[in-house]
Amino acid sequence: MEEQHAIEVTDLVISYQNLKKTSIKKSLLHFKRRTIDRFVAVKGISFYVRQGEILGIIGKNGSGKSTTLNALAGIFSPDSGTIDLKGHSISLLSIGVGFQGEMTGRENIILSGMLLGFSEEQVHAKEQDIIDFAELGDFIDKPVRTYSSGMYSKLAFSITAILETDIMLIDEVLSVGDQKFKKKSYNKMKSLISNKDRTVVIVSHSIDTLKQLCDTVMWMHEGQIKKIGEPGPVLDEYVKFMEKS
Ligand SMILES: Nc1ncnc2c1ncn2[C@@H]1O[C@H](COP(=O)(O)OP(=O)(O)OP(=O)(O)O)[C@@H](O)[C@H]1O
Repeated sequence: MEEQHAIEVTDLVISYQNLKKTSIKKSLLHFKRRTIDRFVAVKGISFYVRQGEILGIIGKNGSGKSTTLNALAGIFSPDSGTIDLKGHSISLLSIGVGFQGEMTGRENIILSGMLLGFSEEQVHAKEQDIIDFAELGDFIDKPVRTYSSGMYSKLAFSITAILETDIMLIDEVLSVGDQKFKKKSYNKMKSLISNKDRTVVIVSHSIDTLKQLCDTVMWMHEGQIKKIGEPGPVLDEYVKFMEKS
């Protein structure tokens, strides 16, 4: 039987635009105030994720992991290349993305759910489960700008975990929250992952998390894929590389 791919990424290039400030004298001389400088963060990568596979992405700071994940989530559009999600629903669990600061946790649940493609009724049906899982007490009716980063990620995790899209993207959030929530979210993660239809991409710096959860690990280095394959060998090589550098 032909293996089903949930995600296919081909020749993906993503760059950021930086505005370079120049001195007034220089700008007068050159008749322009600012020049645009592009920084290429992801340099033509190709990979696929099979249906039900858990792919971990590791790499040193600035190697392009979050940029890749944001592109998969549709937050950044590629300069070139393609991302094919084969019609699957997708959600990104990441700290600092997506919530409206002035709105309450409860209102953000509805908004985020609808942004994920669920109807208002579908989100309402799961609202209480999300609130129960998030354990925020009275804070659920307070504006999220008043939340600590741990509370913020608890809410983000609960929304994504309970609403269950086909593909879950997780950016480094398993390492936040207090010890109790960390354990609970790790276990929830494991049970979500055990559903063989769900495809997961996790960005993490934790060798242990990736070893325990993933089927495949992709090591990114300076915007490219240095190695992709079974977690053990890829992570061992990454650790050796990091110890040397
Ligand atoms: N908004 C931005 N504007 C300009 N450059 C950016 C922006 N965001 C990221 N970059 C640059 O793009 C590169 C890749 O960043 P990215 O956040 O994808 O790396 P990462 O591998 O997730 O790093 P980390 O492990 O530190 O989270 C870095 O060099 C970073 O400085």
